[in-house]
Amino acid sequence: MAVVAELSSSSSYIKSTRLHTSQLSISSTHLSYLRRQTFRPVTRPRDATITCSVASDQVQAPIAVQAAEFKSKNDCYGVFCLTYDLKAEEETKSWKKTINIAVSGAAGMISNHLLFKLASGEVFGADQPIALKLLGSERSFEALEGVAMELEDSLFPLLREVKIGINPYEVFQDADWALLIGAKPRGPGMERAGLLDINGQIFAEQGKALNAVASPNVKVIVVGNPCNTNALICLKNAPKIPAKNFHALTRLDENRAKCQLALKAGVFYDKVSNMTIWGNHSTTQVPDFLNARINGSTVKEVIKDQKWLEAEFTEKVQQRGGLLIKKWGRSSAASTAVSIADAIKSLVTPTPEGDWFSTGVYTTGNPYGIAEDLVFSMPCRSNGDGDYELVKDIIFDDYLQKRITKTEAELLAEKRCVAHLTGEGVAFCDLPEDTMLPGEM
Ligand SMILES: NC(=O)C1=CN([C@@H]2O[C@H](COP(=O)(O)OP(=O)(O)OC[C@H]3O[C@@H](n4cnc5c(N)ncnc54)[C@H](OP(=O)(O)O)[C@@H]3O)[C@@H](O)[C@H]2O)C=CC1
Ligand SMILES: O=C([O-])CC(=O)C(=O)O
Repeated sequence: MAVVAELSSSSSYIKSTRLHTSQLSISSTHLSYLRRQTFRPVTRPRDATITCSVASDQVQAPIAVQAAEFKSKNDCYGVFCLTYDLKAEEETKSWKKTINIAVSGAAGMISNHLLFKLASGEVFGADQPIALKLLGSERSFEALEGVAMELEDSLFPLLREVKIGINPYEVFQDADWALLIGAKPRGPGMERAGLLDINGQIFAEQGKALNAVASPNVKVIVVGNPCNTNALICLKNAPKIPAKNFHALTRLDENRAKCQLALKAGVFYDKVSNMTIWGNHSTTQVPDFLNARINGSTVKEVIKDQKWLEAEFTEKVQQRGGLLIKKWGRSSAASTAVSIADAIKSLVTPTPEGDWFSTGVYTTGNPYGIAEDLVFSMPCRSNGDGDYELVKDIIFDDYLQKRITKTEAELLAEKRCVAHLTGEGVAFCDLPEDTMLPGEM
């Protein structure tokens, strides 16, 4: 089942008294959403498609009247049936073409923060209208409807459409961005190998769905843990999409590292730059204080306590998620949503001169000697077109190299553990014992 709530014109545009050509196609799945509303149900044969077309001169009356007329004339319901021509209004004339953003785990905690940031325009810009395609499951479907209602009630002008569904092949249709957040949390007594397998299957399926129906240049950000290996599984199951387009979210780790350095140096965190997180989003991740800068100086010039950097700082960043769960009783949701927004903004706006950002990307052809065919967090720059380049002028010392080798070994072990999901044969799980998600302590 998939349902569509076409909220496109429900908010600010409901005030408009002028409606321009609306041409839309409503499948039986749209109708099932409409039946969930308080509107009169429509009886249609299964899989029926209704096409409604309204000429602009037919709809000069106030919208409430139009909706009623529309319904009676076309067997179609209210604002969910209306689309608007963005070029028709002065305010929206200069807007870009609407982009489709698919979000999985959309009824979860991270999404509950993220969706409203996306819809507000703060991520893609004030002239970028968006359509949100929200993926849930049978268990979360009611909650997903609640999310759609809250989005509707928020009157975001840039939010042109909200679609909710439980079938990735429908929800990911024409997605320009796919933010894959939904994943099963690791429960008590569950082996990491078990988590890799259960979540890996989710990401294998979603990779296949993206491959089949998303925009060929869709950008994919995997958040659900273990996010690096889930991203690898996803890209292996989506051979039509460039592997370069897949990211595992390590921006939260970067933000956490910047915060800790700022605190120690006694500066505001905007003074910390060039922060790289290397490797896995796990407790083996490597926050790189060798290449990072504070106020333009090397970290070592500002913080002379090498012991603190190697032990305390590194551990603080690696275990920040776990400490937060201990305090808050649940894993980071708001700051994760902020970091997803940051990760997207880093790809759609040019990176400031001399700086870079971290993201988990496919390691093919990397200049750092890291094993190929992994999703590994590395330093990147973007010119703002959604793509990125790896940063070349990075220095390494023994400490950094040793730590990178450890996180690399962990990712190689995770990869062997999911070989059955990447098409590389029989899985063999020999995960290092101390391997943990940042949220586990
Ligand atoms: N990379 C990073 O920096 C971070 C990653 N995370 C990860 O993000 C993910 C989502 O976190 P959060 O939003 O807080 O979690 P929630 O528990 O609030 O939501 C997770 C969603 O995942 C979905 N899900 C998919 N499969 C299952 C399953 N088998 N069992 C249960 N739920 C499932 C559920 O949605 P539905 O029923 O609709 O499928 C649920 O709504 C987690 O994997 C978490 O570890 C968290 C913080 C930071
Ligand atoms: O382990 C988790 O779910 C939380 C997590 O990734 C983090 O806080 O970095």
